[in-house]
Amino acid sequence: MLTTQNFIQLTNYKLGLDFAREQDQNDAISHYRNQFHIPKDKHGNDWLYFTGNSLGLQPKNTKKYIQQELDDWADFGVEGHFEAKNPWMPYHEFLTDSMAKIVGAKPIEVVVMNTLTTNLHLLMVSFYQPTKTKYKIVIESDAFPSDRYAVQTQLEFHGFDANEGLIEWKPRKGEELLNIEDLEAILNEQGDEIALLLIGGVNYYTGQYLDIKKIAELGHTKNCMVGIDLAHGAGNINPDLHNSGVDFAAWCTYKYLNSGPGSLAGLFVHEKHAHNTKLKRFAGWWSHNKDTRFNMRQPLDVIPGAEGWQLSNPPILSMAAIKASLDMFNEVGMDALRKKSEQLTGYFEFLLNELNNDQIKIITPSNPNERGCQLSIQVKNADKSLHKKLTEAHIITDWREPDVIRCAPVPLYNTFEDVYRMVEKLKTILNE
Ligand SMILES: Cc1ncc(COP(=O)(O)O)c(C=O)c1O
Ligand SMILES: Nc1ccccc1C(=O)C[C@H](N)C(=O)O
Repeated sequence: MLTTQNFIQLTNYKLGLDFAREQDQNDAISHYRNQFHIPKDKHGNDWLYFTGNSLGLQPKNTKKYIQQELDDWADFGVEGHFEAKNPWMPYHEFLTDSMAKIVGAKPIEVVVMNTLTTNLHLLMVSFYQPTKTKYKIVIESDAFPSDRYAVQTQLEFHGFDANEGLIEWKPRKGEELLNIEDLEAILNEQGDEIALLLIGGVNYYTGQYLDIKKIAELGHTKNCMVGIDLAHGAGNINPDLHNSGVDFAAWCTYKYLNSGPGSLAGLFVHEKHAHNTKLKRFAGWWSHNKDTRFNMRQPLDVIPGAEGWQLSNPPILSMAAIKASLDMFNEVGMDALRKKSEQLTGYFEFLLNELNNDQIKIITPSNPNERGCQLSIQVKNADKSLHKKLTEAHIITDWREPDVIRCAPVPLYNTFEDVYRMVEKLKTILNE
């Protein structure tokens, strides 16, 4: 396998454009790129799109999947709930097996519903049950703002001070990455006061993929609940959620899962909680037993497992886009994606290191087991113009304050040539 170390050993090998093209030719899953709409410049050249970590590209099939539901709505009206080619009543069930496979869960543990931050709140209704003495929440110091606001408002909702109740797991002084021993130290010191850990499995800013199994073990040792935000993990890494033992997780589908802007999110509740009907929750009619849902006037009879966290009948058009994407993931499989991803990002890392330019520094871990496809490139003196120049050249990356360009070569549609061209352009800009 082509890891960074192997690249370095291949000193006699020309690692330029010819090499990149050869890698693309030998890439067993290269044909998937043709199944996506790649944005183009006015000369018809493909953009170099590296922001699948923000909004994944559109599969060409998505339109067909959505059109099917529009046609069935036109043809059947309300009867589409039963008569549509993919009946709407159980539509979410068509997504469950594929989604469960992507995150390494059992089908009873997964459902697609709502949006990410909404799901985090609903999960905290159940899994953040503070007492007067055990109420604090641990997040990463550089958690995505939405997660921070979610836990702060949960604390306040339960009558606690949001600052006092929030514990930040921080990188050590002068470092960017998190160290699991520091989480252990927090738990050793304050574990008796901590009710919940809510951690980004892959950090949005640094791209660091944390050991979520270890986080679950540490949290559970102190009787804390453990939840994971997998926004940057789902479809990117293999989180093996069931075996990790975390209590719950949530993720969006518009990044690596290519399901369209603002599309519905995933939710995971570990099997160990599947039949605990005593868990507090906010319910709606979609939480209720499917066999008696339409009998109306029934007391709530919650569906076991993740489906019991649903509230509403879901938006089918959004689910159709998710189905289009998951059918592709099901076909290609996460193992093939990860294999290419490690090679692609390894090549990217190698080329960036070759630039030997002290204005830039990769802050993402070098170990492929501690990252997904994204590399976060810190730019000295926070010069945003570098990012602007890349964008003007149709090299789409994103800038995250204060000084990082995030760049995610996505194995489903990015090529080794994309990566080569990106680094060549970066070199030119840095030398200007
Ligand atoms: C880690 C993380 N959490 C939360 C969000 C917010 O998600 P949403 O707007 O779908 O609730 C995002 C991305 O937007 C994210 O990357
Ligand atoms: N949904 C969006 C809508 C508009 C702009 C950005 C987003 C993102 O998803 C940002 C992403 N979560 C991030 O990691 O920065």
